[in-house]
Parts: sequence; C-alpha cells; structure tokens
Amino acid sequence: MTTAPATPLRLGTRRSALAMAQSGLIADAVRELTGRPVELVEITTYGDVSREQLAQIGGTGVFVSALREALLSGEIDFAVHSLKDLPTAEPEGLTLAAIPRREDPRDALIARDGLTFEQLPPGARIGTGSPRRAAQLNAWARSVGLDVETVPIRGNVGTRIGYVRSGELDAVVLAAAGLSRLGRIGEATEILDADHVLPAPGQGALAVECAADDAELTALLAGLDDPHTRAAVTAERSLLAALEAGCSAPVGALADLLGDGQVVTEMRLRGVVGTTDGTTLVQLSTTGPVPASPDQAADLGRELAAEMLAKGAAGLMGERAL
Ligand SMILES: NCc1[nH]cc(CCC(=O)O)c1CC(=O)O
Repeated sequence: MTTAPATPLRLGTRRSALAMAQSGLIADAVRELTGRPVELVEITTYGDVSREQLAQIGGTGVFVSALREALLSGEIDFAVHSLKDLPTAEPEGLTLAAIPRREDPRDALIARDGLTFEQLPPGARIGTGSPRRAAQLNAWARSVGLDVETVPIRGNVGTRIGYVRSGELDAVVLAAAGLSRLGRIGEATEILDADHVLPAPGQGALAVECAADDAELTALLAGLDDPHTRAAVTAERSLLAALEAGCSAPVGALADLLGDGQVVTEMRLRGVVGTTDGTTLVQLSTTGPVPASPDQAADLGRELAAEMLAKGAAGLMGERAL
C-alpha cells in the first residue's frame, strides 16, 4: 500500500538573517516532531516604502502584521516571531500554539578589543536603539563611576555589529539569543548580568503562531511548547501590559524559576523602568509559588506592576524613546 506524501506545512517568515535562522530552527523541530514536510514561505510587505524606511518606522511591527495577515488569509499555516517583538494584546483568530524553551534571555556586549563594560575607557560610545538598554547601562555606569555615552543606532544585527568593527563605536549591546541563533555569540565580549541589565520581556523566546480554529495544527505545534518558558514570559508580558507600556518602552523584566537542587520551588520576577539617562530607575523584584497555569503567572506580573506604579513607574514611561 502506498500513501500520498503529506502536504507540506507552510511556515511564513521574514527575509532577515535572524528571522530565517529562527524559522529554520522551528521548521526542523516541527519536521522532527511530526514527520511532516515544512516549507518556508517568504512574506514581504507591499507599498511604496523602502525596507530602510520600514526599519525607521519601527519595522518589526509592520512585519508582525504582514505575517499575521498571511495567517488569517490562509496563505501560510504558521509563523515564528521573536516574542519580545509581539504586542501584548493577542489578535482575534490567532493563537500562540507554542512557546518553545527559550535561549539565554540576557543582553550581550560586543566591544572592541575584547573589553567588558566596566573596562570601557572614558568617553566610550555604546550603540543601542533601546531606551531600556540605555537606561540600565547609564545607571550601571553611574553606579561604578564609568564615563560612557549611549548612542542611538538602528539596523539589523549585522549592521549593528558593523559599527564596532568599523571603529565608529566602542561597543554595541544586542540580545544574546539573537547572536546565538546567527552563530555569532562568540563575538560577545560580555554577557550582561541581569542584576545590571534586565532583558526585554520575552527576550530569547520564540512564539509559534497559527490560526486559532486550526485544531489539528494547534495540537501538533503544542508539542514544541515549554511550560516553564511559557510561565516565565507570561509573567514578564503581564507586567509590561499592566504598566501599559509598549514594546519600545524602557521596561525590562525577567522571570526565573528558583530551585532547591533539582526541585523548582518558586518563581522570581524582576522588573525595571527608568529614564534613558539612567538617573532614575524603579527596580523591584517579587517571588511567588511556581505558577500552576499561565493565569497564575500573569498574576505575579500584575502584582509587581502595581508595586512599580506605586513607586512612580508611570512617570518614567512617558519619556519618548530616543
Ligand atoms: N528588536 C529586534 C530583535 N528582536 C529579537 C531579537 C533577538 C532575539 C530575541 O531576543 O529573542 C532582536 C535583536 C536584538 O535585540 O539584539
């Protein structure tokens, strides 16, 4: 008896090197898990704006929308996003079927001459387009008497590393996970401790999205889900949502599961919001029981947000990103 070859699952992806790497990883995992063929479908955006201009008006949002439209129209079956680029509100008709185990959530420094942050010389210029990174780097510098300057930059990972290689900047800060997925983590000169720089909510995690009414695919993809990662990022994103901050707000958050040897005993959630010059930070931490459900994880995020708002967090988020 012969069986017809299974119809390939269509995975929609952006064309950037990072998006292709992330989609490739998930495509491999889906093939292994289901035995089904997976084909990558490149999604481009239409209109009269160039890619350069797209990046300037906050490119990722535009691409998230394009992928989501392709999902809703049935042009593709599923899509992979960097969770940190997804707005906290989930759109009607779509579901985050899987949040796989996340990579290192921390930020990484790529500095010239192998330097670490605290080894940077006076006047050093550090490139980052993120007000969250600028706020925390400037606060850290201040606390150790380091005289450095953060400089706004844009562009994809390769472009940003290029500013250091060309000598235009002394250092840049990028997500360690993105560097790992591009095979460039070896270029990091320091992985920044979360006690100094809290990552963006959801950083290092991928989100696999499909149509909510595609029950068969939702069930297949659920095999890639990591409940611990889902709990952690749910707490981080609920903190972000409760602060009513957008994805470009100067908000950092990291949830981790604390253990006693092999046994996970509680979840800790740390959050920060600050002015980009680093003169004022509201930074708090809380712990709760290991969440039994994403809803319970979200409660921890809302609790910490309430405490941060009581300490003046709202006033720090009005500041416009540089
Ligand atoms: N906003 C761009 C973006 N979106 C996701 C990542 C890296 C991968 C991740 O955080 O999961 C990056 C690059 C960066 O911040 O260095």
